[in-house]
Amino acid sequence: MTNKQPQSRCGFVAFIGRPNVGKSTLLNQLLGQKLSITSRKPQTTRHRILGIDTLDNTQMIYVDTPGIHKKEARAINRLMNRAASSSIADVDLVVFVVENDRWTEDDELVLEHIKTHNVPVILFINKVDKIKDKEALLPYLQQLSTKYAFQQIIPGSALKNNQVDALKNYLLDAMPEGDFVFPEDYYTDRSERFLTAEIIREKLIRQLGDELPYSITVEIEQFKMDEKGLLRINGLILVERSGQKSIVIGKGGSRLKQVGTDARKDIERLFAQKVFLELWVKVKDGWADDERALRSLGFDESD
Ligand SMILES: Nc1nc2c(ncn2[C@@H]2O[C@H](COP(=O)(O)OP(=O)(O)OP(=O)(O)O)[C@@H](O)[C@H]2O)c(=O)[nH]1
Repeated sequence: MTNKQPQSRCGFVAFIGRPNVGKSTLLNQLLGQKLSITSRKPQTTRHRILGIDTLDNTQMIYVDTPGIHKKEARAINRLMNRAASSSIADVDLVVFVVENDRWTEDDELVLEHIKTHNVPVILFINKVDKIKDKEALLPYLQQLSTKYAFQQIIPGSALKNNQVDALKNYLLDAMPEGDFVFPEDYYTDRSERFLTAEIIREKLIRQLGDELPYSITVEIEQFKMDEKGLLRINGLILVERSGQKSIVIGKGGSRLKQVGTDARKDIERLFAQKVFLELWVKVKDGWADDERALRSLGFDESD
C-alpha cells in the first residue's frame, strides 16, 4: 500500500443575510483575531471581502456579501446584487444568517435570491442569547425548516461564541478536495497589503518629493499576525538605480527610518492594531534573477 498524503481541501463560503443580523460578528468569531483587522476598517461590509481560514489541510475562503435590504431589493436582479450573486454563484456553500425570533420580508428576499442558485445552504439563527426561554425557539425552528431544504439549521450566538464551533466544523467537512488558493499565512485579501503598500509609498513621496522617481514601487512581502497579536509587516521598496537607493535610505538610514515611523503610525490607525514594520530597499536591476518580481511583471517560464 502506498503512503498516501492527506489530500488538501479548499472552498469558498459566502455569508449572506439582511443588514444587522450579525454577519460581521460571526465572521470575526470564525476567524478569531485574523479578521478583526478587516472588520475594524470602516465600510467593509459594503464591499465583498475575503477572510481566509486555513486549518491543517483545509482552507476556507469566506466571502462577505453586501447586505440586502428592501430598498435595494427592488433592484434585486440588477446592480447591487450582482456582487452578491456573483459571490453566491461560485461558492461551495452559503451561510445564511438570520435573527433569533423574527423572519422578515428582507429575510424572505434573501432566501428568494439564494434559491436561484443551486448551492447548499446552512441557516445560522443568530442572537439566540437574547432568548431566555430556549423552548420558545422551537416553533420558529420548525417554521424555518419548512422554508427551504437547508443542509443544516444551527441556532447560536455570534456574540457569545455559542455554536460557532459547530458551524465551523460543518464548514470544514463540507470543503471539497483541492489545492489551497492562497498561501497559508494569508488571512485577508490583497487589499490589506495594497493599502499598506500605498501608505508606505505616500510617506516616501512626502519625504523625498522631487527626488523620487515615479517608478518606485513597494511590495509587501510579509503581512502576518504573530502569536502576541502584533501585526508584522515587511515592505520592500524597489528603486531603479543604486543612487536612488541611497537617497531613500538617507544619511545613516535616517530617511528610511522616518518613512517607516510615519507609515507605521498610519497603518496602526487604519487597522486599529499594533504594527511592527520593517522596510528594505532594493534596486530593480536585480529583477532578472528575481523570480518573484518577474512573476509580478507577468512573466513566467512559459513565456
Ligand atoms: N445579542 C447579540 N447581538 C449580536 C449577536 N451577533 C451580533 N450582534 C450585534 O448585532 C449588531 C450587528 O452586528 P454586525 O455583525 O455588525 O451585523 P452585520 O450583519 O454584519 O451588519 P451589516 O454590516 O449591516 O451587514 C451588532 O451590534 C452586534 O454586536 C449575537 O449573537 N447576540
